[in-house]
Amino acid sequence: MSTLPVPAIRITHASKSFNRRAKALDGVNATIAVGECVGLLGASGSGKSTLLRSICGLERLDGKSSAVELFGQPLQTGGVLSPDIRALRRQTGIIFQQFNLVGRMNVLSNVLTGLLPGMPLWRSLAGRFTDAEHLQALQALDSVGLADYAFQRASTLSGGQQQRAAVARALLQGARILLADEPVSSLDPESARRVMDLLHHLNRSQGMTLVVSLHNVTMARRYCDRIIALRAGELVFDGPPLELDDTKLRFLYGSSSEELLTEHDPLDAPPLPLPVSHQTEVLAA
Ligand SMILES: Nc1ncnc2c1ncn2[C@@H]1O[C@H](COP(=O)(O)OP(=O)(O)OP(=O)(O)O)[C@@H](O)[C@H]1O
Repeated sequence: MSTLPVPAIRITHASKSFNRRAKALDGVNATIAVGECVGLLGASGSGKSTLLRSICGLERLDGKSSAVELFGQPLQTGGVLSPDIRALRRQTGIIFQQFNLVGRMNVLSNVLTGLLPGMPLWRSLAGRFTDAEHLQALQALDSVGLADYAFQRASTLSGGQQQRAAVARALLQGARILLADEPVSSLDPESARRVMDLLHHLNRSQGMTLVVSLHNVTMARRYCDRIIALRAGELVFDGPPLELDDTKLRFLYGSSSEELLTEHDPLDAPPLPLPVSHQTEVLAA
């Protein structure tokens, strides 16, 4: 008897309403295999962030039949978070459009905060890190091309550098799934490409499962193996990028689709050499 591999993420009947308004998520089902690179598309307000937040337990789903499992373990069932939520969250790094770094702290200290959820309370309150942990954090920064910025205040970094520091924090945390919520929306095209190249490289070289919500359809087609698209909270497309044709885009984006269909590729220059050198060591550490 053959046994199916355990998926990285299984989402079952995911529904969510806020303040009794229209559903932000409406019965979404999806299974994402370990090592997949999935682009999440949909117009503004279609439910992308709510889905990503539900996958890491920052949002509780509605309804008894709703569930999210990570690597076969329940993260939330019927809107109730698992008692193991802390351990499960450590496996899931999330990066946001606005980086979420503490600007007045240096970059290394920001990256070290990735270790806090896994530390005993007394040590996390004291904010004490060992020499080995400092070394790991430096390696994580090196792996995203930021070793030279370790002792600089986070607020002095460019947007793209801050986003890469946020990725280093997720690496140090030991995340096996990376959820990225519009990670390049506020970046210039060159910085956007470096961040997407980095995420793609982590996916390909480390088997990191990646789910990334994007506003740019061209970018999603370029980097992702699979697209999941939401419309008013419903999953309306799940398939390879090539199958997402103009008719489906018009259905997804309505009146703003014409803009998307004629958008130029912001990444039309050839990819840069990867800034990544040491992920293997970081993840093995
Ligand atoms: N905390 C909240 N309280 C009330 N309504 C919310 C909350 N979070 C999301 N919503 C609503 O849920 C719907 C889906 O929002 P969500 O942020 O998930 O969409 P999105 O696809 O990520 O949008 P965008 O691309 O603009 O970020 C929207 O109507 C939004 O207003």
